[in-house]
Amino acid sequence: MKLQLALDLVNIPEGISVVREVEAFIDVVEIGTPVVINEGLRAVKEMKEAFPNLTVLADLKIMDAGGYEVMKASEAGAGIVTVLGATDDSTIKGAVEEAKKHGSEILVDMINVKDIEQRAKEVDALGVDYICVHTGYDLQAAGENSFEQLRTIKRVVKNAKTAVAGGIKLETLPEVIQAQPDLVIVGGGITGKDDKKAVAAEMQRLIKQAVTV
Ligand SMILES: O=C([C@H](O)CO)[C@H](O)[C@H](O)COP(=O)(O)O
Repeated sequence: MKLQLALDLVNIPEGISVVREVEAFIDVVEIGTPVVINEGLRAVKEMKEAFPNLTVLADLKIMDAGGYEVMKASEAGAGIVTVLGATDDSTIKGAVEEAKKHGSEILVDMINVKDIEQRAKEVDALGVDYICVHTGYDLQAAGENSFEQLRTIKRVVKNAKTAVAGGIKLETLPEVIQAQPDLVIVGGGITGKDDKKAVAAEMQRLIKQAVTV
């Protein structure tokens, strides 16, 4: 089980400074969609240059032109690129094919997919690397989370790795870990804390402890 830090509400220097604090405790650093909108793929490139040992995820939430957008993100240094589960199969197939050429991976974000079980089975058959359940900011504000959806994908996904995102905090991490996703994605649960290093360290400890028992 790996820990991904999501950077959403920062610029490039702020993002690099946060990662410097928690580098030892995370496996993947996400350049969040708001950062890509503000800074472009330059943010992916500069993060990869600053932390060559970390995997950088470009949260492009691709909805069309899968092959082209995965090519650009991979060239910038992304090891994982996100595509929306709500899009057409042809977009996901194009993304998977292009990622293979670059040795990068595709994470399908199931945000706002209504029939998670059915779509997860379909997406799993397309050869994607990760299937991620995700409660976005707007639904988090309405008190929702993805823990039940995580149990659903754990039951039906046979090939891809599983991931979960959306409002995960230190207090809710144990419930997430119980469902055994392959990747836990945390943004504000780390970046919103004064002592980011301590929170990330404790999250990593909980994850490692769960993996070894
Ligand atoms: O993908 C995200 C969101 O849609 C904004 O781009 C976040 O990176 C993801 O939700 C994780 O962040 P937190 O919810 O703050 O943990």
